[in-house]
Amino acid sequence: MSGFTVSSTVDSIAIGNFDGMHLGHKALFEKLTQNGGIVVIEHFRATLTPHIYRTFFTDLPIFFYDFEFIRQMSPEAFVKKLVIDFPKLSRIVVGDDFLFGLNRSGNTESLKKLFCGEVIVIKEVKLKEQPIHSRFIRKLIESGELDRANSMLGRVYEIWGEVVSGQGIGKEKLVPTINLSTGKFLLPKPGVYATETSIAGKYFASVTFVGHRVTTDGNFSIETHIIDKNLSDIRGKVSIRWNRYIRRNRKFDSLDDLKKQILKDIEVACEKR
Ligand SMILES: Cc1cc2nc3c(=O)[nH]c(=O)nc-3n(C[C@H](O)[C@H](O)[C@H](O)COP(=O)(O)O)c2cc1C
Ligand SMILES: Nc1ncnc2c1ncn2[C@@H]1O[C@H](COP(=O)(O)OP(=O)(O)OP(=O)(O)O)[C@@H](O)[C@H]1O
Repeated sequence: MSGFTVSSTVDSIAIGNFDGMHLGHKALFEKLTQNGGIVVIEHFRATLTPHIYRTFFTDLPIFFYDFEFIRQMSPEAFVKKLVIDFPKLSRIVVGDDFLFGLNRSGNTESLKKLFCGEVIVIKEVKLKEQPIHSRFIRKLIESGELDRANSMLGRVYEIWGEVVSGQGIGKEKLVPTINLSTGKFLLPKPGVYATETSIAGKYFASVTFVGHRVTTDGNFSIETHIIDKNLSDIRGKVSIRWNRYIRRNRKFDSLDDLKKQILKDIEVACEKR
């Protein structure tokens, strides 16, 4: 971003990386004015809400700053930039662990000294004594603890992907599945999950497998079966909401055995919703 005005209307901003747009982040957004905006310091490592997906979880405008550029600025230069980019800026909202500028040398105290307007510092938001942070939510997802991750997110964890072609075995011998390629999104640990799948904006109850298809070709796949619906020729973008872990990935002796298990998974998914 250059030194030109980025927004001539925004008068309050929340600053951070905001991967996940979780309950801690939302506490900051609640302190913004009607003309508020979110400044994302983007380091391109976000995996819960990579890049533009953050916009799906807020109505506020989001402004992206490249971390590589910002990290070279002194705290003074960074605050100066904010004031140039947002000439109406009168309020900045951050969490109490917020650090910024060269070598992370700026903190909430220096921000208060350098910025002429109001600085609101939010106390760390917790859930049952557990601090809420993107890094902890990632760990929970990676270990299949979707219940806790979803509670910290304040929503069900959702990822988006492009439909890709599979082996063609599912439809013929097991159950039909949509195979997905999901790019940067963090995947839950391998196994089977009770999920909801969105196709063209409509959510369907589903059961999703993630992992290596050890029973068939051994390849890694993300496959979702829409329960009680016969949908054909699904293309383009599809999203999955991960409600609950059902079981681990297993190698079955035959496709018949795998099919029996998948039918049980569907029952469990319906019960666990
Ligand atoms: C609910 C569900 C559970 C699954 N569980 C396993 C499993 O435990 N082990 C495994 O190797 N494959 C599992 N799979 C993946 C199947 O092996 C895969 O759907 C099958 O190989 C067909 O692949 P295709 O869609 O590419 O044709 C599961 C698939 C679904 C939909
Ligand atoms: N639990 C929380 N309570 C209050 N403020 C928070 C909380 N988590 C993050 N913030 C604030 O939100 C902004 C964005 O922070 P950041 O993107 O680093 O989130 P994070 O969840 O702490 O991520 P990570 O775990 O990757 O450090 C910062 O101003 C930060 O201080």
